[in-house]
Amino acid sequence: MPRLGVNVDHVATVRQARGTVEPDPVTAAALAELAGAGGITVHLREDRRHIQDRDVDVLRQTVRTRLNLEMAATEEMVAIALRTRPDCVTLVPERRAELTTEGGLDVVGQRGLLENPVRRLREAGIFVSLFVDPDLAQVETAQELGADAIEIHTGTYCDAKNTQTRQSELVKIEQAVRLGQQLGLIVHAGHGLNYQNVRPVVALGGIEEFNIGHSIISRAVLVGMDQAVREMLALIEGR
Ligand SMILES: CC(=O)[C@@H](O)[C@H](O)COP(=O)(O)O
Ligand SMILES: NCC(=O)COP(=O)(O)O
Repeated sequence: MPRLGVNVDHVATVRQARGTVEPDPVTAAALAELAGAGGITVHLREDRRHIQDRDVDVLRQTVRTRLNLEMAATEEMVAIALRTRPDCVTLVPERRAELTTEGGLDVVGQRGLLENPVRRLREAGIFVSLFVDPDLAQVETAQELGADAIEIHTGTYCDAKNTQTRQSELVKIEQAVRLGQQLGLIVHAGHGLNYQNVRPVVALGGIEEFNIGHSIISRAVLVGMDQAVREMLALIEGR
């Protein structure tokens, strides 16, 4: 059975919009675990737009399943990972101007830059995953770099505007999953997955972890609205 890693970045996005203490991604993570999540994912961005360093520290102490820290392969982030020791580090590309991650890491082109961070994290006993596009050369190079796992970027599949493109992206994902398995890599997948598009990817088999954030947090806001309004009304109406 694949594991669901719930990404709680966007709980922090709402908190940072007001610069206050709520909603708390740590509380959201605990609730996700109680609901059956097999892991918690956070992306500590260099610009700290949502998740903060303290969130990672507290999550390290409170997460009971697996803490997956997504980060750029920079010296600053490697130092944070070596100090906080998440169960898994997923190295991802990062551009300051992007709204969200726009594609996989170019592990072929950036091999020289990635060797050192991957080696140091693994030597510290941290499981290392590389977030890559469903591209066979990227998968092969991830294995050559010594990564434990790959996370296949599903964003292009999720953004496909028509059935034909979606189907051809799904084929690419399947080929990347199969190659990853043949090379002995653990295979994760994520980005852009939602309640409408996840099942065909699950049906491919072989993916051990799905990391899903934006769609789960978006749905949680709506399915929790009824109770939140009723509780405030009860206070206003003196009940
Ligand atoms: C790497 C990835 O696919 C996502 O986790 C993404 O990095 C999330 O970052 P944002 O939450 O900032 O969109
Ligand atoms: N690595 C993908 C992730 O953590 C969540 O991505 P999204 O579901 O927020 O697009």
